[in-house]
Amino acid sequence: MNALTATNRNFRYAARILGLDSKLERSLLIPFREIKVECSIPKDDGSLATFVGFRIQHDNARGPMKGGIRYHPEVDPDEVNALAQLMTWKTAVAAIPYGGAKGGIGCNPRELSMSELERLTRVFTQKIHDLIGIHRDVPAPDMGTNSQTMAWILDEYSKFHGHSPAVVTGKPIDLGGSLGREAATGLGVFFATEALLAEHGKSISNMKFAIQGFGNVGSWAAKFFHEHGGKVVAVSDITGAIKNPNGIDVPALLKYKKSNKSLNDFQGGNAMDLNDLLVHECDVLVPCALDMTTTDIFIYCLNILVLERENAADVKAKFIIEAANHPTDPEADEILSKKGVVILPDIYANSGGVTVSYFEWVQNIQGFMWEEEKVNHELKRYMMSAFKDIKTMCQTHNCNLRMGAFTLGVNRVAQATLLRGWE
Ligand SMILES: NC(=O)C1=CN([C@@H]2O[C@H](COP(=O)(O)OP(=O)(O)OC[C@H]3O[C@@H](n4cnc5c(N)ncnc54)[C@H](OP(=O)(O)O)[C@@H]3O)[C@@H](O)[C@H]2O)C=CC1
Ligand SMILES: O=C(O)CCC(=O)C(=O)O
Repeated sequence: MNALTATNRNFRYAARILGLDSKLERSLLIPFREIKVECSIPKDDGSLATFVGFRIQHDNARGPMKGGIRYHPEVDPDEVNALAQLMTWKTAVAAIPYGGAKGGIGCNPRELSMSELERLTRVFTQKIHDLIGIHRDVPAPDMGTNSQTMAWILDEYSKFHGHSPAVVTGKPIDLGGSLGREAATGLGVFFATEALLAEHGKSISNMKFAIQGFGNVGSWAAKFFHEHGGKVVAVSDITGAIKNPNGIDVPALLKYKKSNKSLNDFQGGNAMDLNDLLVHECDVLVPCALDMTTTDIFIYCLNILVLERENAADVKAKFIIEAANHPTDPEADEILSKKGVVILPDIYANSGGVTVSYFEWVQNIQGFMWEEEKVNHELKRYMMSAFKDIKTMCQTHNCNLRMGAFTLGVNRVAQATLLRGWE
C-alpha cells in the first residue's frame, strides 16, 4: 500500500472515530496547495540538468505550514503529499501552532557537488519564494538536506523579502539556528520511549534496542539510549548492519561512522544482513531510516527494509518506536498489534524535531536566543504533555496509540477549521 493510501486510511479511520462530518473530512484530506516546479541548473561540467521540485502545503488552520524538504531520487508527489498530511497531524499532536507541509526535489544528493547542490537549492527557492514565508510556510531539513541547505534557502529568500531568519528552521547556529535542534528528534525519541516504557513498568536501562538507520535521528537516539543504560544490540546504515548481544559501544561507533562514513568493519560487533535488523532479537525496535515510498526501489529488489506483511510476524521486539516517518505498512500494523507489539506512532515519536523547530522560529521572532538547557527542558515538557493527551484519547475512544495520536491531531485541526468558519 503506498504511503498516501495508507495515510489517508488512518485519517479516515480517525475521522470515523471522531464522527466528523463528511464535508469537513473531505476538506481536511485535500491539500491546501500543491506546488510542482522545474529546476534546471548548469552542472559543473557545463551541461544542463533538470530536476523536479515539490512543495505540498497540506493545511494551515492552526498556523503557518511546517515541514521538511528532502532531496532523494525517489521523491514523488504522492509521497510528499502523505508526508505533508502527517506533518499537519504531527504539529497538532505536539500542540505547536502550525499546519503541515513537506517538500522535496527528485535528485541524488550524493551525485551532486556542493556547488551543484547550492545552485539547485537557490533555483528551487526562486520558484517557491512567494509561496513560503515566516507566517505562511516554514521549511526545514529532512533526508538528504541539512543546515547548509537551509542557509542557502534563507539567503535566497532574503534577496526577495529582506533578512528573514524565521523563514526556515534547522539553520546553522551562526544564522539564527537553535541550540539543540540537531539532537532534537533523537532526544524526543528518547523522551517518548521513556514515557511509553514507564507506562509498562519498564525503564530504558533494562531494555535491548535495535536501531535501523544511523543518520541524524538514529545516531542521536542511540547515544541517548546508551547514556541512560540501554543496551544497543544492533544498528544499521545503508552500507550494512552490526550486532553485539552484550551492547555496542555507541560512542566508539559514532566516532567510527564519522571518520569512515560507514558501519562496515567496525570491530565492536559482528556484521549481519541489513534485512535482519528489523527482526533481530531485542526489546525495543527503533526504525530511524526510510519510509515506505523511499524504500520501494529496494522492496522491488526483494529486500524488505520497512515493516511489512512479509516480515511483521517475525519481529521479536515488544515495542516499536517509529522514529522514521511512516515505517510501518497498515498490514504490518495489524499483524504486529495482534502479536501484542506496542507501536508508538511516528506523528508523536519523532515530533521532537519539529517541536524544537518551533522553538527556533520563536527565538528568531523574539530576536532572543535560548540556552540549550531551556530548549531541552521545554522539549521534554512538550513530549510528556503530548503523551498524556494521546493516552487520554486512547482511553476515551478505546483505541491503540496510533489512533490515539491520529484522533488527537485530527480533532485539534478540525476544531480550528470549524472555529475559522472554513467548513
Ligand atoms: N531529521 C529530523 O529532524 C527528522 C527526521 N525524521 C524522519 O526520520 C527518518 C530519518 O531521517 P534522518 O535521520 O534525518 O535522515 P538521515 O539521512 O540523516 O539518516 C538516514 C539513515 O538511514 C540510513 N539508511 C538508508 N537506507 C537504509 C537502509 N536500507 N537500511 C538501513 N539504514 C538505511 C542511512 O545510511 P547512511 O548513513 O549510510 O546514509 C542513514 O544512516 C526519515 O524518515 C525522516 O523523515 C522525522 C522527523 C524529524
Ligand atoms: O523541523 C521541521 O519543521 C521539519 C520536521 C519534519 O519534516 C518531520 O517531522 O518530518
